[in-house]
Amino acid sequence: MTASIIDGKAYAAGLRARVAQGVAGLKAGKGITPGLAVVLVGDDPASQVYVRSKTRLVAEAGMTGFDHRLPANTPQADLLALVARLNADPAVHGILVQLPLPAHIDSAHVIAAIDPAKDVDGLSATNAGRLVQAGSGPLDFPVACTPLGCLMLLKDSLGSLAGADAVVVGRSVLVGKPMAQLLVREDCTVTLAHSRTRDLPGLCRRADILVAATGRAQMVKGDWVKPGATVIDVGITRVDRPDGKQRLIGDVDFEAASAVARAITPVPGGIGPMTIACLLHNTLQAARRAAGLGPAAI
Ligand SMILES: NC(=O)C1=CN([C@@H]2O[C@H](COP(=O)(O)OP(=O)(O)OC[C@H]3O[C@@H](n4cnc5c(N)ncnc54)[C@H](OP(=O)(O)O)[C@@H]3O)[C@@H](O)[C@H]2O)C=CC1
Ligand SMILES: Nc1nc(=O)c2c([nH]1)NC[C@@H]1CN(c3ccc(C(=O)N[C@@H](CCC(=O)O)C(=O)O)cc3)C=[N+]21
Repeated sequence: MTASIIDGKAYAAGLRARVAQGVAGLKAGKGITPGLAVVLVGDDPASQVYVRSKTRLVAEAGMTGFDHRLPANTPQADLLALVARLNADPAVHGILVQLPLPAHIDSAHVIAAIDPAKDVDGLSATNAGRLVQAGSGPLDFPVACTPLGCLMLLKDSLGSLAGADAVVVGRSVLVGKPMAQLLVREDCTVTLAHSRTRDLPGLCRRADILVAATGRAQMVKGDWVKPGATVIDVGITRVDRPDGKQRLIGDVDFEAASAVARAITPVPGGIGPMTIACLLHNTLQAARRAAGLGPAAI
């Protein structure tokens, strides 16, 4: 059996086009242009590439981007002061502080300073708590972009997820935990695995839905995958190629897993583009809420 490849790049392009329509509607109807501020502290080259492509896609969606690049040695107080200015700026509807932050900065403190209404990463305690408490109704607050993108692709690929055994490997605040919450809400039976999990291969082998989000390149082997499972690969590891360029590798051994799985996301071209499209989606919805409007149907 050969798995079908879940084309996150194509799905993300469609989602961005729908968001762009929503942006145009908001401009025409209310004269409001959604604004997204991206804050990057330090000069990590991978993050710079990510922020650059984000900046281009923000403009393509018809939004205004506000890029703030601060040196790696920026004092925490300066970063907090910037967040406070962005919170108060009515042209800014979404704020994303790129993680990880340099070691001298307390990330939790910075995230807690972001106005929950502008927290388009869904990372604040308020929005993370809303997700934990959410019932089956619409999610009318920002949900973490990567898990939201994973969920959209899963529903597109599988339809209903109800009753499925789901295993999420990785328990970060950014990916694993909100992913598990979203899958519980879809009536999956969820196991949240991590580095202390016993018999991870055996656990993964029971999963109808397997989400890998560890950052350990090709950790998930072909024989960890249940035949017929749907595999979502969130991990991104950059490795140097002999020609000096870099290539991206996921958390899953793609070749081996795709011989067993029903469907699988590739790296690149899977979850990465969905994350950015969901960030734009969250920014549009935040701008609509700020204007007292209901969510756009996307
Ligand atoms: N495609 C996209 O859009 C995005 C991709 N990413 C990528 O996803 C990956 C994960 O990101 P993030 O969640 O932020 O990472 P973190 O480093 O914050 O978390 C990694 C998690 O994986 C677990 N883990 C690490 N090694 C193992 C192991 N050997 N077995 C089982 N579990 C393990 C850790 O367990 P423990 O808690 O016990 O330490 C931890 O919970 C990275 O590669 C990142 O680059 C991230 C965000 C968006
Ligand atoms: N506060 C915060 N929120 C995040 O959402 C966040 C973050 N910090 N820190 C870093 C991770 C990583 N991340 C990616 C998003 C898109 C791609 C992406 O577009 N990837 C493309 C390839 C891009 C390339 O070639 O470099 C793909 O997988 O096809 C990758 C990685 C968001 N993150």
